[in-house]
Amino acid sequence: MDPAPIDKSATIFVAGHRGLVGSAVVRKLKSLCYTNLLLRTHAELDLTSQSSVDAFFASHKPHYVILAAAKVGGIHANNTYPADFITINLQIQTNVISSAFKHNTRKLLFLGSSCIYPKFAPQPIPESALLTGPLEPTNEWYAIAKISGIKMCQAFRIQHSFDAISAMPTNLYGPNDNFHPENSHVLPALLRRFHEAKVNNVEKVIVWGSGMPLREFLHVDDLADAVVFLLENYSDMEHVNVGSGEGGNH
Ligand SMILES: NC(=O)C1=CN([C@@H]2O[C@H](COP(=O)(O)OP(=O)(O)OC[C@H]3O[C@@H](n4cnc5c(N)ncnc54)[C@H](OP(=O)(O)O)[C@@H]3O)[C@@H](O)[C@H]2O)C=CC1
Ligand SMILES: C[C@H]1O[C@H](OP(=O)(O)OP(=O)(O)OC[C@H]2O[C@@H](n3cnc4c(=O)[nH]c(N)nc43)[C@H](O)[C@@H]2O)[C@@H](O)[C@@H](O)C1=O
Repeated sequence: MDPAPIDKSATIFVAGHRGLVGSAVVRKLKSLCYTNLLLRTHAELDLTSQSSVDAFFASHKPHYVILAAAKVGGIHANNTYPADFITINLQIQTNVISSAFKHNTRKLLFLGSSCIYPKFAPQPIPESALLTGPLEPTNEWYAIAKISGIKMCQAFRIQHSFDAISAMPTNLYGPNDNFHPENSHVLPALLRRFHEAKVNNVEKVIVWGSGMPLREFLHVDDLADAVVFLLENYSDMEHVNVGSGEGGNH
């Protein structure tokens, strides 16, 4: 299916617009002169609340939705709060995808993650590796939610011809990242730790794990370019990898 061109004045709801990804997507959309961005903080609209989300969509009827709101964290957070990671992510994505369809959103882009792929997927990871083997146990709860998001987009496309697409980024970095000492992803965690070590004249920095895992890092502005490109140009069943997604190898 060829997507219809997007009017620059179309209403685009960027869910999670203050986060690492959402803020980069907003910068990109503004640079392309999209004028009608619909933005809500977590405090203004709790996306885990089905009634609030549905009322929001009924009232604003966004033409396009980029779903960059999620419960996100690094390996420690995923391993420590599995119930939060599976429940909150399932709630957010189910509410937003269902309400977008119900209130005639023209197109929705769902953001997943490279951790949806099996722990020992071939490298670089092809989309066809999805559901071919066991997940990395530390983040399988989050991964299961993200896989459900892809499948929900596909199911709504099959049953209702709803134009819902999914993009799976590799590990990201950039402005508005989370630099929490325990709960962040590896790159912001290491940036913080090395910065603090330098400022405090500390000789040694402890890095978690064996040092063997491989990751590919993508600047979030490059992801935002891809997200807007996909919104403007891609409408199909298959989910798309952004970055080659070097996973596994824990
Ligand atoms: N960071 C990474 O390395 C990667 C991220 N991704 C994916 O990209 C997407 C965005 O991640 P990222 O930008 O890093 O995450 P952040 O934690 O930086 O931002 C998440 C955003 O979600 C919002 N949010 C969280 N919970 C709720 C809620 N219940 N209701 C409303 N808003 C909520 C937050 O709002 P507020 O600011 O108001 O609190 C925040 O703006 C996620 O789907 C993630 O899985 C995929 C691969 C790698
Ligand atoms: C994109 C993807 O990002 C996450 O997956 P991850 O890449 O496995 O997680 P991570 O960034 O936390 O770690 C990468 C590797 O790095 C090692 N490591 C060393 N030292 C630190 C450290 O200080 N902090 C962290 N977090 N990791 C460290 C760490 O032990 C691990 O082997 C998922 O949570 C999931 O949310 C997701 O979608």
